[in-house]
Amino acid sequence: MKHYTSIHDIDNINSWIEEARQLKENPLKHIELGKNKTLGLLFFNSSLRTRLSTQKAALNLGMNPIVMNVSGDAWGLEFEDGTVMNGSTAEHIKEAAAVVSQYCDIIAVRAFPTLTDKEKDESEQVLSAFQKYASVPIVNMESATGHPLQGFTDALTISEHTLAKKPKVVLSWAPHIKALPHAVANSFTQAMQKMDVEFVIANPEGYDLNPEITGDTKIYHNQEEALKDADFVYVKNWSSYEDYGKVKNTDPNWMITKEKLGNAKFMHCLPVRRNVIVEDAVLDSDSSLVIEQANNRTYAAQLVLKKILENSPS
Ligand SMILES: NCCC[C@H](NC(=O)CCC(=O)O)C(=O)O
Ligand SMILES: NC(=O)OP(=O)(O)O
Repeated sequence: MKHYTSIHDIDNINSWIEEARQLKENPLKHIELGKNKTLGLLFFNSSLRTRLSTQKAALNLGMNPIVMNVSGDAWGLEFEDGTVMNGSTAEHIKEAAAVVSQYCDIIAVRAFPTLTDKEKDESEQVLSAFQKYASVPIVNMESATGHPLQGFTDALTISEHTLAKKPKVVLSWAPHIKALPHAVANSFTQAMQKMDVEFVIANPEGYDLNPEITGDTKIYHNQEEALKDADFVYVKNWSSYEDYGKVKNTDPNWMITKEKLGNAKFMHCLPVRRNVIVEDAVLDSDSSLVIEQANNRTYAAQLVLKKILENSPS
């Protein structure tokens, strides 16, 4: 594998899950693989899990991680071609990506969407520019439209908690005060579409995700109906896609409660706002898988880095 930018880079999700489970059993088995290799982590946005678990994954493979908060610490980056750079940006992505490629064997990038410019977000301006101008493999640590390290983690976590039958997995929208990206919901949807699960989505009207991503997946506008007989309830807020980036609904009746969850397991990528997205009683119960999900981020990232290292010239 050259880059990991989308769930579509996973050729066989079941074999990936199996390999990640093996890494989890013996995380230091491949400690020689990344010796003398450098992973650069570039953050345009905040992070706790991705920042630490991806470094941990690199360390487990014997790699040296180096991290930079690009927004704030680096020079303002220009992404448009042919611009007269007499404004706020001091360095073009052409130079920046070429320079960082000399220091790193793999570059991982986090760059959230604008949520105001749909076209720019859908073109994945930042991630695509790194792919275009860097000379080393690129890993997506949450871009404008996808969070494939999270999506694969979630598939791994569901597999670990799946008993014999084909589980029913519900992705439910929940309210939030801010306009949030679609990335987590998109990658979770794409991961579930590759798994042997019954997968449905619940969201209020006006909140359907990009139809090119949801495809044939059934979408309910009635949460109670969608949650019936669920085994896993994956909860996430996202802003409107149709009315791009807008918060049109903050109805607290969409918050997940213990009563709504029933016997299902609760999942969320974190960070989560307690008693807005989900009530305390759920997060503080044995039904919550959120801490296990966060743990699995290390092994998901480790598998991705391992596959890239195995495919790279030494
Ligand atoms: N990486 C996981 C989620 C990141 C981001 N959440 C947030 O921005 C939450 C911020 C807040 O609750 O203020 C998102 O939804 O894509
Ligand atoms: N789930 C996740 O990506 O968390 P961070 O935003 O803290 O990295």
